[in-house]
Amino acid sequence: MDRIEILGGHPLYGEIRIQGSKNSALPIIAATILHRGVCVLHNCPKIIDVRYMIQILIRIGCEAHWEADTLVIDASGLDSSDIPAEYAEKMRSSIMMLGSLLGRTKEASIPHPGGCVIGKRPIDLHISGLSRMGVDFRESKILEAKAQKITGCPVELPFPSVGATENLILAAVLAEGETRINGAAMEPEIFELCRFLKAMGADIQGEGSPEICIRGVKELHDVEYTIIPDRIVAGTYLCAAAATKGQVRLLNPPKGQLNALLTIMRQMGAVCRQEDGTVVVDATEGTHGVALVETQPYPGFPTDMQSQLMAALAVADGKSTIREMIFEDRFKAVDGLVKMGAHIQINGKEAVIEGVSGLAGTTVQAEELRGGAALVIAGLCAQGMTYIENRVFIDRGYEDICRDLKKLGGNIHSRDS
Ligand SMILES: CC(=O)N[C@H]1[C@@H](OP(=O)(O)OP(=O)(O)OC[C@H]2O[C@@H](n3ccc(=O)[nH]c3=O)[C@H](O)[C@@H]2O)O[C@H](CO)[C@@H](O)[C@@H]1O
Ligand SMILES: C=C(OP(=O)(O)O)C(=O)O
Repeated sequence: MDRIEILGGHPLYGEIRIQGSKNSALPIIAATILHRGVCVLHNCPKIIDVRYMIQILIRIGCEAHWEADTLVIDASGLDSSDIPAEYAEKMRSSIMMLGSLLGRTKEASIPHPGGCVIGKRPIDLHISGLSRMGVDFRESKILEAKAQKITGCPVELPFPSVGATENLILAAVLAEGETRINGAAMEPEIFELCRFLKAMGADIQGEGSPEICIRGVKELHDVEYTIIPDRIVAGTYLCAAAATKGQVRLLNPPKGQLNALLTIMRQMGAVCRQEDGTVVVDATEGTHGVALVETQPYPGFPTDMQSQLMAALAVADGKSTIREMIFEDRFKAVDGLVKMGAHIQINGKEAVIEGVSGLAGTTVQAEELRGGAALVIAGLCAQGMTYIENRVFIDRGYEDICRDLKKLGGNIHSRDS
C-alpha cells in the first residue's frame, strides 16, 4: 500500500517554492480543446489529476506532451466527444470537459465526475445553465449533451458554484451572442481561466466579479500561458508551520489569495509578514485557538483549507470552532486526528476543537485529498512515527508533499509496497 511515514515532533523551518495550482490548471487544460491548435502551459503541476486529464485528452484525439514542467497540448486532431469513465470517475474536473466539448463539437458524453467525496456534489447548476444556452440533456449512468447551436443568454446562478461558472464560461466562448452570468463564483481560478481564454482570443469582461459577460467569438489562436502558484498548497505549508511552531517563507506566494488564511493565522498569534514578494509565517512563539472560522466562497475562508487549519488548531492553546458552510461531509480527517490524540467534537456543520499540548503518532487513513494533507500536518507535530495510508488521495493535488516538507526539515518519506 502507498503510504507516507513521518517521524514528527520537529518545528519546520525554511523557504519553499509552491507548485502550479491544481484547480487552475485543470479547467485550463479542459479549455485547450476549444482551440484547433496548440496551447503551451508553463508551471503545470505534475499531479495525478493533471495526468488523468491528459489521458482524457489523448483518448479524444488530442496530442499532449511534457517539456520539463511545461505541458504542450495540440487539440487540432480532436475526433471524439466521449469521455472515458476510467478517468472521469476518478476526478471532479472531468466535468469541465462538458462545457468545452459543447463549445467545440456541440455534443458531449460524460460519466458522473468523481473527485473528493466530501458531500453530494450535484451538477444541477451546470445542467440548468447550459440548458438555457440551448443544450439538451439525457441523463442515465452517462450524461449525454447535445445542441443544434449554443446561444448566449443571461444565466443566474443561485449559488456561486466554481464548476458551474467554469462550465458556462467554457460553453460561452464560441457560442453565438452574449452570455451574462450573474452570481458567478469569484475564485482566483475563475479569473485565471478567463485570463487564459482572453490570451487565446476570447471576449470576456467582469471576471473576478459576480457578473461575467462573455461574447462569443468565431475562433481562437495559439497561446502560451503560465499557471499560477497553488494557494491551497501554499496554505497547507503555512498551517504546517503553525502546527509545528516553526517558521516558513513562501518564495512565490499566490498574490493576494492568502488573505483569509493569514487573517486567521494572525488571530492565532502567528506573526505573518509580506517581504519582497514573499510571505513569512512565524509561529515560534506558539499559537492559540480562534473563536469561529467559517468556510465561505472566495474571498471568504476556503473550504479546501479547512482540514489543514483544523490540524493546526488541534495543537493550539484553547478552544476553536470551525463551521463548514460549503460541503456537507468535509470533516473526514477528524477520525484520524482524534486517533492521534486531538480533542474534536462534530455537531452538524460545526467542529469544536479543544487544543491539546501534543499528538501521538499512529497509523491513520487518508480518505480524501485535503483531509490527507491535514493528517500529514498532524504527523509532523506528533511524537513518534505516523503512517498515513492511501497516499494516492494526497497525490491528486500535491506534486510531492514529502519532497516539499523535507526541504522544510520534516522527517517524512513516501513508501510504495
Ligand atoms: C476542481 C476544483 O476546482 N474543485 C474545487 C471546486 O469544486 P466544485 O466546482 O465542485 O465546487 P462548487 O463551487 O461547484 O460547489 C460548492 C457547493 O455547491 C454545490 N453545488 C455545486 C454545483 C451544482 O450544480 N449544484 C450544487 O448544489 C456543491 O454541492 C457544494 O455544496 O470548488 C470547490 C469550492 O471552492 C473546491 O472545494 C474544489 O476544490
Ligand atoms: C475538493 C478538492 O478537489 P476536487 O474538487 O477536485 O475533488 C480540492 O482540491 O480540495
